[in-house]
Amino acid sequence: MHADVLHIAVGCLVDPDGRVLIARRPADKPGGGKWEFPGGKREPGESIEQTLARELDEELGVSLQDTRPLLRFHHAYRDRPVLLDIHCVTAWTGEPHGREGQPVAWCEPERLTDYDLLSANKPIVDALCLPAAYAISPEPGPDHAAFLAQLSALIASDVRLLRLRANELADPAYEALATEVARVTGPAGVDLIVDRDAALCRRVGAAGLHWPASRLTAADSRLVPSDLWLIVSCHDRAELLQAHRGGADAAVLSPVRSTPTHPDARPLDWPGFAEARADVPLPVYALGGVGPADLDTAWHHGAQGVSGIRAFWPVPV
Ligand SMILES: Nc1nc2c([nH]c(=O)n2[C@@H]2O[C@H](COP(=O)(O)OP(=O)(O)OP(=O)(O)O)[C@@H](O)[C@H]2O)c(=O)[nH]1
Ligand SMILES: [Mg+2]
Repeated sequence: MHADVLHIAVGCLVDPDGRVLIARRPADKPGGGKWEFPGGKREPGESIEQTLARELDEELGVSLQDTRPLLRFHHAYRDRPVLLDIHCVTAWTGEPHGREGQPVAWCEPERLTDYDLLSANKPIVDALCLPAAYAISPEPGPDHAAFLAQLSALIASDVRLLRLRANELADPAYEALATEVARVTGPAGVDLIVDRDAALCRRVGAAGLHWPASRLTAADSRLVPSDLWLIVSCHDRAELLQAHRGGADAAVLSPVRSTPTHPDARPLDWPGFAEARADVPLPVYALGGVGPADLDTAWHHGAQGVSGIRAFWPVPV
């Protein structure tokens, strides 16, 4: 790491209702008056976990019990580059309070954008809003009634984010099915992600779009309204960087392992996954022969969580 880069441990305390703790920076610090997640600079000789524990004690008076990595990326502020090493904190002792006199607030992830946060924090907010599992539907086949019944079972199993993948359907048939799927996912509070375009996404009331990285080739700014998710399929680091430049909110990186549907694709394996996604300021799901049982491994290799068809769909596909 370059000597001038400040390595920062950042902690996102998440309470049992899913709310996150934010704090307001004192007026006399850089970014004074803005909101942030508690944390601070690593001191010589400390591991980043030690920094996190020390900072959260100093700033909030809590003692950490359970943490996991959330995101890690550089950001070039005009006066100083930082490396943000962000962790989710799911268990602690002590009642968090602003020990340095700073106001603190518990906030639902979806409401974080109501606050004036430090400008590097958008990927952190996205990572907090997105769930750990991103389910993808199998090709629906001709029997849409059976498909919708399976979908209901999937939703009962607590999936919160679902992509309707139906490459074989022409646009009108895709839209008709997406409309029916949205009738199931909407009331259940599941975010439906559709392929195709933003207008279709709006018409069916979906939460966002899933595009291949190639669709962003010409773009270096975002083509999709900011209130819709834009999740991008990637296969290597170059595509992840392209997705980031194109304004994606999140990405899916595959294949981690080889799968029956793509037997010829060379798997990344976990070290390859970690290397490809390193320092890309986006939540990135691991896809390809992985499932909920791999979640902890995925987190420790820099993933937002796991994505898949087979691992989630209630009947064998
Ligand atoms: N703690 C924290 N820092 C962040 C966030 N986002 C972000 O860009 N940063 C950057 O990381 C730096 C962290 O420095 P800090 O001022 O909190 O460091 P510290 O607690 O050690 O402060 P100190 O200088 O008073 O000892 C900030 O100045 C800012 O540039 C965030 O959400 N939380
Ligand atoms: Mg601090």
